[in-house]
Amino acid sequence: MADNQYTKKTYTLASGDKIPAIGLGTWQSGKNEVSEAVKHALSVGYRYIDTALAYGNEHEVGEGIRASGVPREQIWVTTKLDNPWHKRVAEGIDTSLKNLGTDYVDLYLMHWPSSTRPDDLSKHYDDWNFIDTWREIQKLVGTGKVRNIGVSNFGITNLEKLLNDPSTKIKPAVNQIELHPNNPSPKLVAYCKEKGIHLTGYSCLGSTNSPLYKDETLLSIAQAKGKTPQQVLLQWGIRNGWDVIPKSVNKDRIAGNFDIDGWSLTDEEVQKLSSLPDRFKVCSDDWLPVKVFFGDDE
Ligand SMILES: NC(=O)c1ccc[n+]([C@@H]2O[C@H](COP(=O)([O-])OP(=O)(O)OC[C@H]3O[C@@H](n4cnc5c(N)ncnc54)[C@H](OP(=O)(O)O)[C@@H]3O)[C@@H](O)[C@H]2O)c1
Ligand SMILES: O=C(O)[C@@H](O)[C@H](O)[C@H](O)[C@@H](O)CO
Repeated sequence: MADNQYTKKTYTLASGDKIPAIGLGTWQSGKNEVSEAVKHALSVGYRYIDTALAYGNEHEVGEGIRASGVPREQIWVTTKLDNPWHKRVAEGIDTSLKNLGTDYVDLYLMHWPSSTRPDDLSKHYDDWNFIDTWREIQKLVGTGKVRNIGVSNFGITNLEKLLNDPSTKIKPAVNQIELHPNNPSPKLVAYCKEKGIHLTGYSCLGSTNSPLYKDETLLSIAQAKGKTPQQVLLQWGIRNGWDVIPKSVNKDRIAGNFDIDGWSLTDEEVQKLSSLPDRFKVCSDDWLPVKVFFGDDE
């Protein structure tokens, strides 16, 4: 891989580590296709892969990383603690590291603020919650297994609870949340910025069968820029200050999505996309045993 293919666009976390502005998402990437996708992404310049124990594909993600020939230390790897593992944090990280075939991850996230009982996924523990889980996650710092720790799917209410608890000694470096122009979450974005918590935007293209691709405002901006709607959506996130993790298992789309250098959106274009009237959310909390987003949370 020629060095000049590698985007130098990064965001600096509280630890001083630099997270790349774009990574490859892997939710719903099948075991039979994700290794090739990861290998291809790394060959066209990506240096960041997002996965999770819950995706069931960490092993194949690890295979793709090794097959690429790109040295492990040049790649940012994020993975996540699954909800039914909240009481087993030490085991959770060890399982992910073994799956991935690596001895550390760059970022370890609590996937959802839901301490789900493994014996009954419809129930939440009554003697454990995400504050307890975070207390355990904090213990991983210094073990060499995690470079940074963070959360995902935290709204303002739960972040306030976490940050105000006396057991919280380490602020989450990142909150990974759903962010696209139909779910721009301005309050939560402003809150995280104020607290120095970096954001990762997931479902940044609007996920599977994205309704955004029919949006006239997006289509007209894409046409004016000579870019695809997907490239514009990713640039919108990056211009707003968060990293983006588009998922694809298609080689052309993986390469096309990576086109973030050498062009930008104007303030007016960013603003137009931030003000679309339509709203939709891909990942609600309906399927969890506990509500995680509240009235004025996002
Ligand atoms: N923390 C969380 O709870 C959470 C929740 C959701 C997602 N995530 C992470 O965020 C990543 C991204 O979110 P997501 O997977 O929901 O959705 P996404 O990245 O917004 O969209 C993925 C969908 O868009 C298609 N696609 C990708 N590039 C395209 C292009 N250039 N043109 C047309 N279609 C394109 C993909 O299909 P093909 O593969 O066929 O190209 C796939 O169907 C996930 O993979 C996961 O890593 C995290
Ligand atoms: O990170 C993910 O992709 C998951 O958290 C999914 O969003 C979640 O598991 C969905 O299946 C439920 O909306």
